[in-house]
Amino acid sequence: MCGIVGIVANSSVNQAIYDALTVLQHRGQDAAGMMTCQDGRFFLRKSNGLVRDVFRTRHMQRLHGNVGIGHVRYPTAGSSSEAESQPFYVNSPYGIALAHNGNLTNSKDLAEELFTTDLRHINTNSDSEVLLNVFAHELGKHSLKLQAGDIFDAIRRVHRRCRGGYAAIAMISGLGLVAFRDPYGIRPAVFGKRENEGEKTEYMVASESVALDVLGFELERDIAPGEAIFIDLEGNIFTQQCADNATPRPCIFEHVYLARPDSIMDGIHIHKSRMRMGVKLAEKIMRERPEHGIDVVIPIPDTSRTSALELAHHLGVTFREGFIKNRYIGRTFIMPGQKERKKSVRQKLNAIDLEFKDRNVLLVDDSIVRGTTCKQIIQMARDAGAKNVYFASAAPAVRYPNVYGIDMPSADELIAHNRTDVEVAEKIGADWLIYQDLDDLIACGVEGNADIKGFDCSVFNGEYVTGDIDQRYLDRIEAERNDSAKAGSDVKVDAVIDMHNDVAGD
Ligand SMILES: O=P(O)(O)OC[C@H]1O[C@H](OP(=O)(O)OP(=O)(O)O)[C@H](O)[C@@H]1O
Ligand SMILES: NC(=O)CC[C@H](N)C(=O)O
Ligand SMILES: [Mg+2]
Repeated sequence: MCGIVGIVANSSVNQAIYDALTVLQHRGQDAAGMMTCQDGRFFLRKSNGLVRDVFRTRHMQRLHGNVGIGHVRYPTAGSSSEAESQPFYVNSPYGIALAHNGNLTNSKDLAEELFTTDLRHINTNSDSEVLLNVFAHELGKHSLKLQAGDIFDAIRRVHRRCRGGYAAIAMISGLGLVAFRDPYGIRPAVFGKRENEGEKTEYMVASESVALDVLGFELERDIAPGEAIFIDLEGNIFTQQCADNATPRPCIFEHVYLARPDSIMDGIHIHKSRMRMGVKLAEKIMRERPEHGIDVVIPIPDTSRTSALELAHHLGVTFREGFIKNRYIGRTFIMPGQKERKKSVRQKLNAIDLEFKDRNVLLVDDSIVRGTTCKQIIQMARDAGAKNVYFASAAPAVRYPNVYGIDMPSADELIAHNRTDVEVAEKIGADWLIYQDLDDLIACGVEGNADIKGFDCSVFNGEYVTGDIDQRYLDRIEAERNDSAKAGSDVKVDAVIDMHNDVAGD
């Protein structure tokens, strides 16, 4: 779950892309990048770090052009080195840059095919570099004067070759922006426009609608699963369904944790979906423990707040903020290593003792993944004097790896893998633990848009919507990407083989 953005405007886009990336920062904290285009020339800045650290004034001044794309990265393939930050670039055909959110599940095979059959070179372990090269190769099959139809034909063939989750925005030198979403629409993408009197319409594509809001663009709609859109430099927009069997199955974990609550995804208000999760969970508590004896409901900031408030309301129990979050520390779950994640929970959250003292507290989180957060938080609640500490998760138990763009490659690292709810409660030190039911979680999404008949719920049920995931694949990514493997291989490489910028890159 990275964040992607692309803009075709009437004036310089560098500041707008910067602003959009800061709004999408919650989707990736590891690296950020931007590429703009002017008079057929590309300008690039990308590096490890948060948006505010990556782009300094001197970089912004060099990012010329009225069209550009941007990326915030949370790595799911390769390493977290600068060399694999995005956008990626290829010089042929035309000059193409690409920003990708998701994860290709057949990138190894594709990389080999690209080398042996398509005669293209991949220089990193990033699946996004693979996706860009597949697109470039397919685009290269067309005539010199590229038309929208040629681009859509190329995307059609990209869909036939690529497997997994991908929402991507490509910038083609001298032509415009192309954005597309995989046939299941696992990863999100929306587009919108900004009308200016007497000027041509400006367009923006982004992972989440909140980025459009903040920049004054009006949300047009989601890019449909399998669909591609092409915006030329004159501000004309072309759209086409490019998948043979598009079936909407967006990732439900976006609703649970990844997305901002003020985003609308596939027509579903994330805020409302999370509110419904709180209501459903309250109903389950009433069914299973009518005499629950809970004195106070306390959310674990930030993401669980929306559902915790509704849960408390429907339970008729006081809601209180008992943990204060240090606003200068980012999201814990998307940090690359377990050591960092563990350390930052304590740095990030601090308890207000008097909200816990001698009370039966129900702590609410949106999800329990590795258990890093809840284990420490429960201990903090006890240290603050709580009588009993109950724990509720607005999502069902996370028991299976994710292969579509969330870095959860290792089943063994998931606290609920091969454990019953009672065993998890014991492991995290809770007096009682309650999880949302999967059917209820799905209902929370469907209620927002009845046209979405199903979601990718693989982390909860082990069913992978693309149908190509077997145990061999899971074993391989587990071996490559579990925490200790990453710690061993994730040497920060700062030698970037990339496009040449006029002035030194940093
Ligand atoms: O079981 P774990 O492995 O700890 O993962 C789950 C926790 O991580 C996330 O919080 P995070 O701190 O990333 O972000 P937030 O502030 O948006 O809640 C999520 O909201 C849970 O609190
Ligand atoms: N989380 C993502 O979307 C990651 C995109 C891509 N797979 C990468 O690792 O850079
Ligand atoms: Mg959290």
